[in-house]
Amino acid sequence: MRKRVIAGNWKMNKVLSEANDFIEEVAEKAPQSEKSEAVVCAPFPFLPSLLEKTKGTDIKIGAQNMHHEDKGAFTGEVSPVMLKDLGVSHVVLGHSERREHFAETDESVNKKVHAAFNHQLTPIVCVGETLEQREADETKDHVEKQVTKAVEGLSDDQVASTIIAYEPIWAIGTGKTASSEEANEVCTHIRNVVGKITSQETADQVVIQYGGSVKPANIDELLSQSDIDGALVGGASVEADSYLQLVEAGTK
Ligand SMILES: O=C[C@H](O)COP(=O)(O)O
Repeated sequence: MRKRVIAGNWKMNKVLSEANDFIEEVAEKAPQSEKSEAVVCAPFPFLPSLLEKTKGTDIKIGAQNMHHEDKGAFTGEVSPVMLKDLGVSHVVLGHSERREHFAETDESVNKKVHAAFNHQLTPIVCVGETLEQREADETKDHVEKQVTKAVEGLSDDQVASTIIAYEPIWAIGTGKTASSEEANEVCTHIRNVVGKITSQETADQVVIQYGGSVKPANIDELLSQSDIDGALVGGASVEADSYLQLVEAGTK
């Protein structure tokens, strides 16, 4: 059975004192469950403190991006070696905001996915279509292309350990959620794509999250779907109270 993964993506929000207050409350109150894992993906400057404050808990700390090289002359970048050394477990890769504002491509995402596995980091790979692509009925082809390139060259075991986040761009931060059926249809397609590339056994192991205006009021419905194994949450993950409700939903 696949374990659910409820991941918060704070994006570029909070200052250190706010990050610390959040994690202290979450570390104290988050329910522990065999069924579900809670991850907080935070800005780089907060990672050491969040890792320190979650020691001895089941809460995992993730980054929101990284470079694919181990080290070198890449001013302003952060490497997988640095993240691993800190104790980070997850890294969000290819988020649509990085693709849009920082020119990330399917090729660069693939390099980063390999780098993550080279350093035992779990990649959360984001895919998803624009509104124009959805209206032109290109969603499935587009997502298939993104997934296929992201996992190119991975072993089946690595593919099985990759978390894929389906995030329709038109639903991110807009308050518009894909209906749970619409979201599930694409998540099922993603699982079939993975099955085609690898095997059904591998596809059955891949955790597929939905992301895009997920909140405590709609997460139960989304998680009730056959191929939605968790959520990647932006806005509703920033406040501890709301994040805790999302984590709680994952345990049901
Ligand atoms: O990574 C998270 C997604 O971009 C979703 O953001 P949102 O929950 O604010 O719509």
